[in-house]
Amino acid sequence: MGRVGVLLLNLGGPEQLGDVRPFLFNLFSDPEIIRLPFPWLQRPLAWLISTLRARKSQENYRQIGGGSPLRRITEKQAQALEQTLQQRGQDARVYIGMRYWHPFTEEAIAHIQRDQVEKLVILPLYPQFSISTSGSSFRLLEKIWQADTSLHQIEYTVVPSWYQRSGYLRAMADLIARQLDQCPHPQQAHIFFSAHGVPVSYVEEFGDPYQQEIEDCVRLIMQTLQRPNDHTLAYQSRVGPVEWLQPYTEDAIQDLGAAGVEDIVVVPISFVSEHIETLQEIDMEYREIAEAAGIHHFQRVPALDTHPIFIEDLTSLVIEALNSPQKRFSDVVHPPQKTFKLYPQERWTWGMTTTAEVWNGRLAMLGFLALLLELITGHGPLHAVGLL
Ligand SMILES: C=CC1=C(C)c2cc3[nH]c(cc4nc(cc5[nH]c(cc1n2)c(C)c5CCC(=O)O)C(CCC(=O)O)=C4C)c(C)c3C=C
Ligand SMILES: [Fe+2]
Ligand SMILES: [Fe+2]
Repeated sequence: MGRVGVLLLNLGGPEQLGDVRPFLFNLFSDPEIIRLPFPWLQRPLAWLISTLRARKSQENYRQIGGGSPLRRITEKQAQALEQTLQQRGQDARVYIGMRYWHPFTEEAIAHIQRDQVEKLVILPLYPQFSISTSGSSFRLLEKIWQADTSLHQIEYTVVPSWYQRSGYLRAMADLIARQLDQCPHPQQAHIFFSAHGVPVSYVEEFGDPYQQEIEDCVRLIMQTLQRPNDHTLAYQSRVGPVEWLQPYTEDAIQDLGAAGVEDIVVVPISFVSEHIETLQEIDMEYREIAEAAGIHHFQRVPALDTHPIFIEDLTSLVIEALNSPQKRFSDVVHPPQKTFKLYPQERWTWGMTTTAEVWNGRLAMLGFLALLLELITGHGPLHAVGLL
């Protein structure tokens, strides 16, 4: 086997407060995050939203020490994976490609080229697939591949999602069991799975398999855990005025409090590292909501980070991927209930007639003007829902 590389894909996060605005600009410039009928609107709108959201977002990052721990943790995961691969006899270099902040995916690819990698496993650090996370990174990679034909020499394979692997499930069950055992009444604590949300339209219109994979993941974790506790699944981190997957975490916590539940153990399941949404949103915002709702005992399961069972499982995953048939970006097909391919976007069904697209355009223009007006006056629906 020639030189082997593993490319870990992740979202990236601002390392200091000054990074927050440009990080948000990169994020909102991504058409997989904000879907607009006119590509030319994307960057002006991204500029506007990132400028207006920066202060609120900075305040959240300030509360967790002034920046995201994501890069540091992902580097530790990469190091641990490289070491375990070595111990298992697989010589490989592990690279990190972030979607919206350093080290960017483009930098990782340049590094991979310099190292003359011949075989590459592309592994997103998201257990479940969403068009807004792994899908966005795959799309970017495909563009990079199209623009540089020298990359075609690399034999790459893509891992779309991996939440059903037994090592991942065992590591999650281990972390949950440890938290349950610290509760005053371990059997009565309510296990509260909090997944990152996405807009409902991603699932219903664009066939994102994310919700299905999350539900399946929760079922498999509970099966692995083998505890009698009640559990709930809800969705957190909603941004903007459109409808996201429900129930929303804040509502579900309040409902549990109203139903008399006193102990909850919150399990973040969309992500394998600590980040702003575990450290700030769950540990601070949701804890406060829970206390106000009468939930006296609130515990949070830590993220996997470099949990040894998890790293062992990632190692096995890489070795299996190297010995399996190649999976290309264009092979990333999605759920059987949808007959179209999710990726690449050119093949997605947008479900729009020409007339609908014309109206979409008009509405987008109106929306953009309304946004400008809101920016000038400081009043409007986006302020009301907390986006600006
Ligand atoms: C506006 C739409 C967004 C969608 C859809 C979305 C999906 C999504 N995101 C993650 C994981 C992370 N998101 C992070 C930051 C972040 N995400 C959004 C918006 C959407 N995410 C914003 C605006 C931000 C910036 C922070 C903020 O202002 O709230 C991060 C980085 C965290 C860090 O520590 O820096 C992660 C990780 C998932 C898993 C997901 C869909 C499944
Ligand atoms: Fe988020
Ligand atoms: Fe996000």
